[in-house]
Amino acid sequence: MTANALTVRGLRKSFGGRTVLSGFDLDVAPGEVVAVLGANGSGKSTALKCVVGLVRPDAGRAGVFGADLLDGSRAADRARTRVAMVFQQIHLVRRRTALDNVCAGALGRLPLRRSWAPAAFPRELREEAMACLDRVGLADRAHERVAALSGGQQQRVALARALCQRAEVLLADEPVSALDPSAAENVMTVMTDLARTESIAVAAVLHQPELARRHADRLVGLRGGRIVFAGPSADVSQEQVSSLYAVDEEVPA
Ligand SMILES: Nc1ncnc2c1ncn2[C@@H]1O[C@H](COP(=O)(O)OP(=O)(O)OP(=O)(O)O)[C@@H](O)[C@H]1O
Repeated sequence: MTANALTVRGLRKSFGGRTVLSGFDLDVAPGEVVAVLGANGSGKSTALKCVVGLVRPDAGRAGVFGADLLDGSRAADRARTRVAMVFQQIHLVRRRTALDNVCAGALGRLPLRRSWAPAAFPRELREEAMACLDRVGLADRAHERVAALSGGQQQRVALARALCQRAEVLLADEPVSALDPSAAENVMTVMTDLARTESIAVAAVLHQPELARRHADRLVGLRGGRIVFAGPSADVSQEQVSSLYAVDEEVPA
């Protein structure tokens, strides 16, 4: 049996006394793609943010190949460099080139943190970053500013940056929500291909159940901060997926 790359157990989180996550568990194996589905406000983003320490959970654990991500130790800081995050709002430096942005993915693993001056990036790193851009089909756009690229291309740059980080786990929070259907399909294809070929464990929050079903190995459904189903994509029924988005009927007084 393959060891899980990402293990999450019992994450809980409340904001101002309101529980938004009550016992979130997740296992993702190397090369596996898991889609997290759920209506607005069901706790999906909070779950991913807790895993990387962007939000401090009230309880629960998360680890990469057994290395704790959340215990506040230096080892946890190091372990977090093994996790990359891709967001809907693309977190790239728009005035820098695609290549510089991809190089920046490696900052956490360079012996000395280098400044943002592009000339400071070592030649080997620039070559590696170029290879990463090539992997997402953007080698020919390497020297263009990110601002000049389309949304789908920018998301592929973000994926190349995660590759250059040599991330073993990729958390993607609505990576294709801002894209048109064809660009969304393309980014999902690139992301799942990277997962398989580079053995990266991917957990992606998605708002498009059909896209999730087509690309993900497993689906996890969240409703009101609780997991209501988790299983292989082919085993999750349409009714289960629809139940995530059903509005609770209120009986008029
Ligand atoms: N920093 C915060 N302070 C207070 N409440 C928060 C905070 N972050 C999230 N919440 C609340 O927690 C709940 C879950 O939010 P979360 O963003 O995790 O949901 P989501 O499933 O990702 O939603 P969406 O699909 O709309 O992005 C929401 O009700 C949200 O308002």
